Amino acid sequence: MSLYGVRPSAERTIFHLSAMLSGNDEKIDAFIEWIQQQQVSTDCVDLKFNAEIGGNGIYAKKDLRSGEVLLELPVDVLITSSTAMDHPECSAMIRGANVKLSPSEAIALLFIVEDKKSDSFYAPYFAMLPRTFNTPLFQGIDIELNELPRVERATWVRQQKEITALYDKIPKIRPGTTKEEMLWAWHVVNTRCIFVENLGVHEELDNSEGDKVAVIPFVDMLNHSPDPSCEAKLRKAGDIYEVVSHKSIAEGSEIFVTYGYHTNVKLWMEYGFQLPGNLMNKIDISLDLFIALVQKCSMTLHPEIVQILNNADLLCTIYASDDDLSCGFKTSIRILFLRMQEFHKWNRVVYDEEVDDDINEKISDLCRKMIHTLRHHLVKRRDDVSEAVKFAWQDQIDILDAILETKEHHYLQSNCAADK
Ligand SMILES: C[S@@+](CC[C@H](N)C(=O)[O-])C[C@H]1O[C@@H](n2cnc3c(N)ncnc32)[C@H](O)[C@@H]1O
Repeated sequence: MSLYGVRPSAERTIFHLSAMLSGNDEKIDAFIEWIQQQQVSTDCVDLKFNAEIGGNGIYAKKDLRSGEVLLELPVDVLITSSTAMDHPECSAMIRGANVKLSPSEAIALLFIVEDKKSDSFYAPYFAMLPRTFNTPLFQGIDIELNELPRVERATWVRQQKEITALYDKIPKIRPGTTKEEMLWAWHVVNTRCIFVENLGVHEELDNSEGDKVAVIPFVDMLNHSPDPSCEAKLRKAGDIYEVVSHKSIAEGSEIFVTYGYHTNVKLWMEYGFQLPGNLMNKIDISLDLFIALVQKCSMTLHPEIVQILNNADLLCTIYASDDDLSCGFKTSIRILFLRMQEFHKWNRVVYDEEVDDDINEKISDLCRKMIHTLRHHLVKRRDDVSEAVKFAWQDQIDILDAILETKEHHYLQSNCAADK
């Protein structure tokens, strides 16, 4: 695990776990009874506390085969914007207001309104929902945008935009709603929603970004793995939402779904956790960064080479799952060694022609120099940013170290000792 992970302290973890565990079994029993009343069979699955994750998860009740239907939920169990529009109180607020909510804001409003009622139809489900989240937004961590890797910034910008809009709109619709209630509801929707196609459209809502968000009780208790064992989807006829295994699952083991192929920074911002050794971590190398690295390695670039790099538009992203630089990265480096007479037929030279030994040697030499230059740059970024986001840069350094370790263990030892 990275030295720079944002793990909670031992005391906080124990406090958090005991708070989570108090009455958890009774809450699970009440929830299972409630979900069964909604015509959902629990023959294949159990709901249990996962101490490692610090929350609940879904487990196999028996050995399950690949392709088996684990859960079937009638569509009216889904909490969507239609649920909010069919809810007399929410619907009256939404229709009577002069601001338009987005579908996910309407769902958040429903959670705020129903959470207050002890006799809510949803009470057994709401009792299962977390009250706190480990996301930077919930924890009030003030992230400077330029301290995040470039590709991760959009998530933070989107979240700021969404929460600001919610803080602005909800009190106009439901005066007296506190920021804490809105922050909680936004997190419930954001950490638990699933994208479902073809949900109904409501004129009273702002559908400019579509309406595809649903919170699905029970399905939303599946934890994330990049190597999931099931898939959740709406059945073709549109009447049933189902969870189907796509590998065999042994009795007693946890069933995982994937929330997407996310880096740790994205998982942290969206869901409040990170995966040790996450193979989805990546270093995104834009053309500007690629060129800056080449120049730092004392190579002058002919303007036409820059143009060719632009035209080739190759993806130079390096993933934690790679044990070498990507094909796009290596091809971009090959372009740097084109001779002037080859410029007009660069495509053929780069993709079809054999590379002679001399150029091959130059390419690997430059690759090695660029990795080390990039590593120095990432170490500097890591050391310059605030504590909360250091892990983002360390994750990237770890990717390069893994490549260097497989490729040239000795070179790494002599050159990188100073950065440790
Ligand atoms: C959709 S809910 C899953 C059910 C949740 N564990 C619960 O108790 O309700 C998503 C939340 O579960 C937790 N979670 C999911 N997968 C995780 C994982 N692999 N490691 C740690 N926490 C995870 C995170 O807190 C996340 O925000």
